[in-house]
Amino acid sequence: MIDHAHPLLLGSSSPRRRDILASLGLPFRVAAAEVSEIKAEEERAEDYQARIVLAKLKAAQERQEAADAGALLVADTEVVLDGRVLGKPRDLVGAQAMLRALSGRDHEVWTRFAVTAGGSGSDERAVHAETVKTQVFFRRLEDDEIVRYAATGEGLDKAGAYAIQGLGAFAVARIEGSYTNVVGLPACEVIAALRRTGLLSAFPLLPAMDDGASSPLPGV
Ligand SMILES: Cc1cn([C@H]2C[C@H](O)[C@@H](COP(=O)(O)OP(=O)(O)OP(=O)(O)O)O2)c(=O)[nH]c1=O
Repeated sequence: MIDHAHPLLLGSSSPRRRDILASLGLPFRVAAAEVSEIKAEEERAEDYQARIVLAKLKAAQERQEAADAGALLVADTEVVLDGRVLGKPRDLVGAQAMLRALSGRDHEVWTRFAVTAGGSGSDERAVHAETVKTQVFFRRLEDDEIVRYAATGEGLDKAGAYAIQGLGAFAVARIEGSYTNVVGLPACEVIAALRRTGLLSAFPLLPAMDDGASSPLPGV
């Protein structure tokens, strides 16, 4: 269970995931869980993402920091257009091509995440994994906007070649579903999953309560 002595271990190198988790006030540590993200030609989008998330979880479980972690969390975000995973662009030309494909249409952003208990031997523990989908509507982009935005490099390390949380917001007319899911970690669903699985006994965590001292809240 997560507490200040047993922080959550976020197996990710994504600064976006770190920021979202930090905003939730949970004690956590970060350890990159490097896996090769190559989709086989015939692999279905769901199968690919499930495979990647399990691989990230396994990599996190192998980290030394997992031993005293209260829980492990990993995630993977994909932009899916007409059932096809776009991935991250290879270069500026690839980024432009993705943005042209997304222009004037809607697509889905899928973030799949997995949580499990920490501690040694954690690879035998139950794993909760789920996929959250957000629909994102792009306005029609002018070609010079596509070329100039791609050239900023903002989208180069991001699924679909854009960042809704950055300059890329200029392209997003509206979304249906979770915003944090598009950025890389669905805050609401992650907290709900940690609560349901018993990995998080209370939320928000308050330092005094969590350390076993009396509650700082009157009447609680
Ligand atoms: C669509 C979109 C994606 N993204 C990011 C979230 C993810 O960091 C990235 C998708 O790549 P991921 O492979 O999910 O994550 P990552 O490689 O950055 O980190 P790690 O695998 O170590 O956890 O795209 C945004 O930041 N904003 C957006 O609007």
